[in-house]
Amino acid sequence: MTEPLQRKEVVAARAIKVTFGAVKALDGADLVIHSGECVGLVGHNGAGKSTIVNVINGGLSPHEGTLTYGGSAVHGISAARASGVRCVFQELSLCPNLTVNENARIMHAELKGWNWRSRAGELVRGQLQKIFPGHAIDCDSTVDDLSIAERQMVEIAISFAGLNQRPKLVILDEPTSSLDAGLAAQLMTYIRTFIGEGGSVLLISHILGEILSTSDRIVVMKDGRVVADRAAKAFNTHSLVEAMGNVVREQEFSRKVTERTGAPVLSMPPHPRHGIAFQAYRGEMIGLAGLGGHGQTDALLDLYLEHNSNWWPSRKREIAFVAGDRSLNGTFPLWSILKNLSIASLGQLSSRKMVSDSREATLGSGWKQRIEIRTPDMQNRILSLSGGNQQKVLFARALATTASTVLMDDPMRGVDIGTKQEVYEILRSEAANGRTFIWYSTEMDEIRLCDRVYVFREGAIVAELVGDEISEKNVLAASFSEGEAA
Ligand SMILES: Nc1ncnc2c1ncn2[C@@H]1O[C@H](COP(=O)(O)OP(=O)(O)OP(=O)(O)O)[C@@H](O)[C@H]1O
Repeated sequence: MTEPLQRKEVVAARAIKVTFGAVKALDGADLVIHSGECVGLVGHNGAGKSTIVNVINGGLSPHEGTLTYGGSAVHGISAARASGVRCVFQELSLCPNLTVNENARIMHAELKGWNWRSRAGELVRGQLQKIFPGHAIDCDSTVDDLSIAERQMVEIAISFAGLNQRPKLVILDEPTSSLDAGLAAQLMTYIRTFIGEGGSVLLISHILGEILSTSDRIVVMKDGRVVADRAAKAFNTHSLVEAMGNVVREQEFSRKVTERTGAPVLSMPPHPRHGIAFQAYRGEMIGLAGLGGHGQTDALLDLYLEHNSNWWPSRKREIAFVAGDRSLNGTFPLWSILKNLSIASLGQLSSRKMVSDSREATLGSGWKQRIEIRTPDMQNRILSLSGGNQQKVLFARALATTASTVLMDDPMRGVDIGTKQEVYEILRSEAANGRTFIWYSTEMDEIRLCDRVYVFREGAIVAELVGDEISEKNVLAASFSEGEAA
């Protein structure tokens, strides 16, 4: 890894304070990034990572502190961009009704004049190919028609692309949250190439493995402050988790092989052309694995619709769903945190057709405490929460229901390591009490927690792994056809 000491300062944020009402999002945070280094930024949900990104990106003026780019104090998004700063936001910011090329035009004002569309196409295609070789994204497609992973890939490519000026610093706020392991590895490799060419990257992630393997230096934030700033090689997973203020817990789940008695609670026939059928029994935790976009989300939606197609709402909910695309299918942006949480449980919270405010408040405060939703008031709007805390609310919404089956579409994206550990324990104990979980995850560590795993390829289930057969090697082997793997 490169040694950052004698390199030039690209951006320096010092003693930054930002408050939102009573919340001190940044409370005197310092962050300096040099040329030719990848800085990993970690911290619990709500620690202030996205807020400091917004400050560096010029989108948010700090209430106190100084900010310089290459040693000069300038202000605002245009000035930050002119200084070579680019940002890939956690909540992706492409315009959904425009094509990939048109989005590139918005981000790269230089793409003007005759024939700009084909030049935009060349720029994005070329950059996508550099970062994600072998990708199959059509740059003439409307963004709305792309999967969440493809949108994330496009936004990353547009940010790294340089027409007249190469970016100096690219900020990646949870860039792999929707990418499968293969795409995430391609991105990490490209980051090291970009750093080798003198560029800088600020990498924010809750996946500590990629922070440790890709960063030169790691900065840890806690409650709006920087609490550690050291060379990456000075950390390991254990010390990083501790620096974030979490207790390191060993995951010692004894995976169980559930006796399949009685009828399955959910089932799905095999794909018409190939593959095997899906079945889930009471109390099982079933993982859906394979490369992203190979039919896992569609399978979850089919299962959900099949068991929830009655237009007449019933008091007793049998199946709950944690959406993967939070902003598209998960949150009600104009509603409070509490309403977002309680919406799936109104039947159990009401009597005589009226929702009881006190029962709703009790439900909210219970879950706020149980998975640490960081807010001063559950009546605040959901968008006042950090991304990871919004995700926790969606999780709580499903778990708070009486549904006997919970379908989860990669639900832990953006959730910090401490909360993940809590949630894994909740899932385990709920499964032991008879709840069934069907869990699509892009993280192998989560797939390993399941009792049984179905591997998807090209829309079909191509393998079933049980107990000790659940390993990265077996999942990867099943994810590629024999021809591809050769
Ligand atoms: N627009 C806003 N209005 C009110 N509070 C906000 C707003 N934006 C952020 N906050 C609060 O500021 C704090 C820091 O949020 P921030 O998004 O920076 O956290 P984060 O470290 O990026 O978290 P995550 O890992 O969940 O993305 C949180 O308590 C959040 O609720």
